[in-house]
Amino acid sequence: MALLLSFTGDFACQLLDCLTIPNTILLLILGISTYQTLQLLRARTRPPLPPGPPGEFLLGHYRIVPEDAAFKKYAEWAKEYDSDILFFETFGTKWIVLNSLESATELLEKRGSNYADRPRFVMFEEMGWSPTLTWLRWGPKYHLHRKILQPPFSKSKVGQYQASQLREALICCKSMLDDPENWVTAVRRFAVAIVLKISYGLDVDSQDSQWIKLAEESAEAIGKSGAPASSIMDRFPLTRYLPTWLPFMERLRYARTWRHAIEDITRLPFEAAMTSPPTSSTTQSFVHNRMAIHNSNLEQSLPNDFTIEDIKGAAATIVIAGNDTTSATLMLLILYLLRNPHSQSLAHSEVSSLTSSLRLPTFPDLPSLPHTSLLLQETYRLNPLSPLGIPHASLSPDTYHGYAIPKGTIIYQNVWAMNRNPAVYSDPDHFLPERYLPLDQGGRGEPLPQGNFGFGRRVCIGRHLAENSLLIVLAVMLATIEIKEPEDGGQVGEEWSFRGQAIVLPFRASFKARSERMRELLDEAVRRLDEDGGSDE
Ligand code: HEM
Repeated sequence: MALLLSFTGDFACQLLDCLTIPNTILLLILGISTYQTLQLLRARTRPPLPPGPPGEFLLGHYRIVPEDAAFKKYAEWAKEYDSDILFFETFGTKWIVLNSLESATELLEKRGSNYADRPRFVMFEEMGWSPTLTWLRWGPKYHLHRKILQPPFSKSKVGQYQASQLREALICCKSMLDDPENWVTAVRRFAVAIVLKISYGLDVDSQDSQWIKLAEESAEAIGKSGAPASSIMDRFPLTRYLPTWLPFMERLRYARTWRHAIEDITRLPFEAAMTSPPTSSTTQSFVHNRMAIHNSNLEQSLPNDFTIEDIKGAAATIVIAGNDTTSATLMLLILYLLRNPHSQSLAHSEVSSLTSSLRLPTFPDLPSLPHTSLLLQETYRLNPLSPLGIPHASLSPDTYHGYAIPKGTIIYQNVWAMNRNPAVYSDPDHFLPERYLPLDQGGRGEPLPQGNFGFGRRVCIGRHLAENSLLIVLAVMLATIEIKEPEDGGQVGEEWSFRGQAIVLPFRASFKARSERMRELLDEAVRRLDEDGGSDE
């Protein structure tokens, strides 16, 4: 055995010695061209693939699809090829892009069981993720994570987090008025505090909290890592072993540079939760709950399918998937309020007439605030945070409108194009929250946007939680703060990032209390929170 091992070891070493860069490239070219010839032969016997721009020899579409704002290019191609489904291929990895709500609904919802898989996210593996529902392939592990993570965030259960959401909304608005220069930190704190409490029972006690910094770093790591599953490593996994200094390995360099951010947010809050003294709210947190089950199984010598690594990964998922998405949407909302004073004043009148400007809005008020809710819907429509969704993958071959969709094809959903379809939305590039109102109420009767939270079996588990967080903070903000262009007459200076997520970068704005009375109400409400000692009960 030892002899055999040493022989195979020697052989492997000799093989590696032969793998100089020119030899490796030659081998790669040979492999790819053999693969392409086989594909051509097979293509003759099956329905045609969906249309799309021609690929390049060997590289396929690798250099054809832009890394920045690919969703815009895909929308252009959909028009050019007159098809709502487009096909691409690079190094044997196939992907289609669905550019219409009809195709996404048909494939991902109606035939959802065939499209519930995810591709392998090789770049994210390089970033050091623990088992994470968002990236898990279809299979027993996925089912276990979804079964454990979905119920606490169902529509009927998210009410349990309202006290914490209202509390953070009040703190956020007060911080924006106290320290308008640092309004972005107030927004980040709001989003982080909610999910950190749910996941680990931990509090964010100040704007300088280490948890905000940690969340910012992980958001930075993910937000600019490019569309998921689109790097050269995802298309051609062997390239992850190439040296990082090669010019085209920029995404591998990025993954390694940011690995610490993903590892830290998975490890540090977990350790803090395990070492901090238990209180009524920590014992109800996700990790405390799961650890209690885990330890009780251990004591009774029962098996633990959900390992500690799984608990860490799932807890980090709640924080990572739930904080940046919420804060990025809130930043967008603020930008649109600032740019659309008419919509802001309409929604403000609605809130202040409901509360008679005598109190601050609370959760039971939300159903009576249609304009507030439409502001959020219009923000979703104009800027889906994941313009191409998080890709699904097909489990078996399928056909759609006569086109073949091979097994294992990666499916992107161009939600950006769906939400700006001029056949559905008039003036699709304009912010018009009233467009959704019925005609007899002065609206245009247009449908609410769909797809911002994904489709089918993989739809976002946190959508109800996110919606509640955003609506309550928006209602309190409308009641207490007037958002305007910077007072010094300078530019808002808004910049966007379309690398992966579509997000607006921090911009300048002025935040002024609506009135002395509203300011007092807000200060008083936050003071009472402090007196109650942060209890959620
Ligand atoms: C405005 C806020 C949010 C947006 C826009 C958003 C968007 C999305 C999208 C587009 C997906 C992919 C769905 C698919 O593949 O079809 C997703 C998945 C997911 N989201 Fe969210 N999300 C938000 C908030 C949250 C929150 C607050 C949580 C945490 C509780 C969360 C947890 C997840 C998880 C765990 C998945 C993976 C589901 C799976 O793969 O089965 N999200 N989200």
